[in-house]
Amino acid sequence: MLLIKTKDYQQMCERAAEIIIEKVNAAAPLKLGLATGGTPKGIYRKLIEDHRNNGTSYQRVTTFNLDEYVGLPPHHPNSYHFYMNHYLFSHIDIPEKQTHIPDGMASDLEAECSRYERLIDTEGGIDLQILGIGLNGHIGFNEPGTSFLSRTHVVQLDETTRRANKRYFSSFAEVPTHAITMGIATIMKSSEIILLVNGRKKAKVLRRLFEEEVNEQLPASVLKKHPHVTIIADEEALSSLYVSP
Ligand SMILES: N[C@@H]1[C@@H](O)[C@H](O)[C@@H](COP(=O)(O)O)O[C@@H]1O
Repeated sequence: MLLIKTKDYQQMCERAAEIIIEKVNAAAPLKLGLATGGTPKGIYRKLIEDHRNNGTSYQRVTTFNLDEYVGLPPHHPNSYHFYMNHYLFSHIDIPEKQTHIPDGMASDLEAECSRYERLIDTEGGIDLQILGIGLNGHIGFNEPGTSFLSRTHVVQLDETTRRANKRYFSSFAEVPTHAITMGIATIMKSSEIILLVNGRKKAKVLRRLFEEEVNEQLPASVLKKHPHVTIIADEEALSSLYVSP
């Protein structure tokens, strides 16, 4: 794992956006895995800024989101469909048919999971996956204890995750109890992965990631087995670690 240390959140977003933009502008079409949550918002702002100022085009980019809540329709302001349109897709020139997010409203959720997993494979897999990390070490919505062999599946969300995400809802009861998420094996199939970690509240989990052996109780620890992972972390997130000068 390569570690890029940044001064703050802004710099973390700039570095990540630079890497993404370089791949978007490369000769080959790009299949990009995207994340939601608070962490990537600043990156999406940078991508939009660059699209407006430098004309970077997303016509040959296909995106796959990591996850979606079960039971929230796409127009619901807390759905990840809404989030992606609001924070990125509606501001860039990506064709809608090239943006993919699991359908949390599907009547047959198991069939939806298989369809999504197949779609990623049919499209030839993800070239670059962007990841955030949950306070309990989850990636996507793969909570502690999830098998490293898991593919896209329905999960019951941990209470800690529902509490962490409550800030986006008017009450805890409104936070969905289930979600569809790419599995850990799905994420690990990506050719390259960038993990973003910022803020003091993530310091503890980042320290665990560096110190613990690979284990299913810390889902993000699986990334140590991937050949091409870059962690971009800011000073606050790195504050519990000894960082050599
Ligand atoms: N499903 C998402 C994850 O994909 C995200 O990486 C994580 C961290 O969220 P945040 O960036 O808001 O800290 O939790 C959410 O529950």
